[in-house]
Amino acid sequence: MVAASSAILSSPRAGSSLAAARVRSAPAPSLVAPLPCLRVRSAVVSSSPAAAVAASEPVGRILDAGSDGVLWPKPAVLVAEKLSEAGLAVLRQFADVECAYGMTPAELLAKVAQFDALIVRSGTKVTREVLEASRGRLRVVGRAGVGIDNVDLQAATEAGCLVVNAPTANTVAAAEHGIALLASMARNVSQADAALKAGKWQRSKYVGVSLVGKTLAVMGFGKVGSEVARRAKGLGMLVIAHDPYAPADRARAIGAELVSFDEAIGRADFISLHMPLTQATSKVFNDDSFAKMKTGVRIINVARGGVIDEDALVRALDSGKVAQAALDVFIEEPPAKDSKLVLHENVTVTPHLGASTVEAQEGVAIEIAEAVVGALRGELAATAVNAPMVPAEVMSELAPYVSLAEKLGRLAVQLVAGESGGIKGVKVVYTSARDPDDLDTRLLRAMVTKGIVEPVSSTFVNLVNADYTAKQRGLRITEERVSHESPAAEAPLESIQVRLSHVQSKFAGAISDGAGDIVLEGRVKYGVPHLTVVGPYEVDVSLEGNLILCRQVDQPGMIGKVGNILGQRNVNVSFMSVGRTFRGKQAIMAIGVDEEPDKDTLENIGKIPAIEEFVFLQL
Ligand SMILES: NC(=O)C1=CN([C@@H]2O[C@H](COP(=O)(O)OP(=O)(O)OC[C@H]3O[C@@H](n4cnc5c(N)ncnc54)[C@H](O)[C@@H]3O)[C@@H](O)[C@H]2O)C=CC1
Ligand SMILES: O=C(O)C(=O)COP(=O)(O)O
Repeated sequence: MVAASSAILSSPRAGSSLAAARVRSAPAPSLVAPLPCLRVRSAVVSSSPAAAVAASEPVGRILDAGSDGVLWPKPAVLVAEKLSEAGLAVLRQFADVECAYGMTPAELLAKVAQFDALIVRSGTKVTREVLEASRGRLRVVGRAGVGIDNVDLQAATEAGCLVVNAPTANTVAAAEHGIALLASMARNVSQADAALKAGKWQRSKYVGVSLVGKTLAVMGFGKVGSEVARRAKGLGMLVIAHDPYAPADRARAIGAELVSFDEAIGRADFISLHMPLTQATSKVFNDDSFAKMKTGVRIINVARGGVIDEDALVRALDSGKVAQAALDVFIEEPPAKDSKLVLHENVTVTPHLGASTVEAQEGVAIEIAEAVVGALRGELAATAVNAPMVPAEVMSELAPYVSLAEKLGRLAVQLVAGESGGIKGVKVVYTSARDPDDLDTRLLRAMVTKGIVEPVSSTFVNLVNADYTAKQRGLRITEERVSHESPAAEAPLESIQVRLSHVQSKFAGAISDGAGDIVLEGRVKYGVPHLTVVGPYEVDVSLEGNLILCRQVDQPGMIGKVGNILGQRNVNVSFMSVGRTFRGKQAIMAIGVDEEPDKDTLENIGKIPAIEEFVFLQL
């Protein structure tokens, strides 16, 4: 990977210069740029409109990828609930791992700021408070399982904290547990077992009901629901299902009929719940829905306690409307010792054991450990819950453009004059030979946002929170794709243009002629981002190090004069490019410099008579 493209993705160590950090190579293109806390506030112009916002100290630890691809210092991972040894082994190869099982919420709050990643199961609530207590250090929450209703996704997104889960490894275990509850409930296994152990031989009391030929309604025809349906078919049951989002052909392939909610609950002898807990499904099984069911219906819940109104279920059990229930999950876990529901004689309970098989726990542990390690490295896990997924091959192709997009944003915001009253509209124009469907610009848009927002605020921006951050700050980002007639072009993009509309610039040369926008455009050349347009001027300067833009009257000797001043002060010029409108009229000089010139040096450049204006910009 080229040095320039790794710049936005690996992070400088504390105290190192940005330029020094830029040449470090990252092991692989990072999708969430960067999960390590990249803070560049110290390197920005102080006269930017919102610079005053950027007052607080950086938070989070600086992590950097060495040439071996291992992050330094090692990230710290807190495992808050029992995770199988196989997953811990994956984590330990990469991170310092602390297992602190059974913490109280207060203990978690006190500890969380020392960790880059937190791994939980269903027993830990990752609230807004937890994310705030991490003070920006927590970059990944890994949920070793499916349900993420215990994680405040909105708060995580706002904090730029990626949430990943392990959605597939416990599917079969949960389905098997559903079937186990179905069969044991129908045959009163747990009640008869308890009675016999208490010395009671009660054969007539525990006569059960048969499954064969009965109708099972599977509510939520996703991974677990469809596996339950498949198994129930094998038991000779008639399976109907309700799921507003499930494809009918998948249901047909298993031999299940997709029907409406009312029809499903109205026709069923057994109802098995497999939908996630969301606002829409919360207490969807309530007095009204129980009233629509057949008298003597039996209910199994291996999904989430919250989809049932538990008080209503007790009433339905007492009245005989619901003959039996088998429950693995509860609104409050563990439920109160005197819970009427748990103690009800027609209810079979297990303590949230759906995913608890040796095999499933090993599977989820490995799945989540790999996702967390990948995310800490800056890759976007395929199981990201609160970020768009960008396939690895797309990312590696876009990597230099990702860098270009951020740098254009970063330069553009530094050109805004203090009295502009804030940036309102940002337009990003992509010129590409690709079909629009083949060009995923979410990452590029996120990086333009990062470039614009980070230099002038204390906000850490990545792919997770870029759109949210833009919205919060009233930044309206629009995108336009311009097709470039070059069918043979292999590059995904020809150029990226960033326009800030209706702002004043501290460098009038950056304002385009027509619309009065600040306009910057760039291209990737040999894998390196270049600035190619400033306002109406064409330039060509590699976007490395810092940049001086000067506008002057086009005349001989200007390059020498500026070069001399910089040379005398030991400031190394890396690139220089001059663009002009017409001979003898105005021109601009774009000068790449490795070091930051001191104030006097810049003032001396400004004193050259033909120079009309100049600006120093940091990348
Ligand atoms: N008890 C346990 O230990 C376990 C519980 N679970 C829970 O089981 C549930 C299902 O998990 P998966 O099948 O892996 O998830 P999934 O995402 O594959 O399936 C959920 C299905 O519910 C459907 N759905 C969403 N809203 C619905 C609604 N209003 N009505 C009907 N269907 C709706 C979705 O379209 C989707 O097809 C989740 O709540 C999960 O947390 C999963 C594993 C273990
Ligand atoms: O994966 C799920 O959604 C589960 O409910 C499993 O929960 P657990 O990891 O066993 O606490």
